[in-house]
Amino acid sequence: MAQLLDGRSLAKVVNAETKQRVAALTDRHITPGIAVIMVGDDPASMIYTRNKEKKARQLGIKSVLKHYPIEIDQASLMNEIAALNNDDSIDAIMIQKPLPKQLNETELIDAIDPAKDADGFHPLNVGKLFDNQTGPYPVSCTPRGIMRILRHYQIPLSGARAVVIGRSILVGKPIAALLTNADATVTLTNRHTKDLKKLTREADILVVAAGITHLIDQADVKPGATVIDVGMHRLDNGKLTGDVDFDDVEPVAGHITPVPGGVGPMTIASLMAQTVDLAEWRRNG
Ligand SMILES: Nc1nc2c(c(=O)[nH]1)N[C@@H](CN(C=O)c1ccc(C(=O)N[C@@H](CCC(=O)O)C(=O)O)cc1)CN2
Repeated sequence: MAQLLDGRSLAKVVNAETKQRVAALTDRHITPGIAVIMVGDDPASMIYTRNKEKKARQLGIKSVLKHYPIEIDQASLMNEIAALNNDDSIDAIMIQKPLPKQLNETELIDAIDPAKDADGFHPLNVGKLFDNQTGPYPVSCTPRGIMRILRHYQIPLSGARAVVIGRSILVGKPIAALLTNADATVTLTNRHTKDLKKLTREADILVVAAGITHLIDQADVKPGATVIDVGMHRLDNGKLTGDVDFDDVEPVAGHITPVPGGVGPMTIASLMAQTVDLAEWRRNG
């Protein structure tokens, strides 16, 4: 039976730390601020942005939601980003994914001041991560949360064989870089990877961010492995589940994240912590 990697409980610890750091900034008359740009009415994104606003308020972080209709044009968003870059009360800017197809996401992300890059998606920050620079610089919040989980539960990384499924800039690429920087031996896979399940069966650490419900079952997992499930899918019965068939895999894994209550809560906690990081870095000069 696996040990549960409880992201919900750990997120509470991270949020308590963040609240203390906000209080220390408030003593210096500084209120950290985050702006979230959201386009359209994707129901899941609406929930996530609302949860972010609520969490920010609880922690004493100023939160601004810039919500635009789905038909917004590129130029208007570029103007909004320029205004937020110049707004001294805003330390962190993020663009909620997914964006509608008519928008050039790369151009928008490149326009964010790298010092206000809440998601760590700006190429300057991605470059620093892949160069394993000492920092400080922001990194994508889900991978940041995963690394905190691995550290908290003392999962050995140096020399471990890690397999990452999915190569997005949101999860796959940055978690592969972070694990590589921690001296794991990382295989980053994608939908064209041949014999994927042969690779997963050799993994000491398996990170699944494929977006495919129950892609991974017991036969795909090395006994004792650490399994991190980044997927999130709503079943017909209304329940949430992941890319990993939890009930099937849990008896053989060494450690496993649940869905819900694993990686998800750590994403928002990491975003709040990163907002305070950005405020400290920018305002300490
Ligand atoms: N610009 C970004 N866009 C998106 C990101 C991101 O990090 N940056 N991540 C996801 C969405 N996301 C945050 O934005 C997110 C998703 C899920 C959760 C979460 O807490 N999930 C809960 C379940 C929630 C539910 O009941 O519906 C859990 O897993 O326990 C937090 C944040 C895509 N877009």
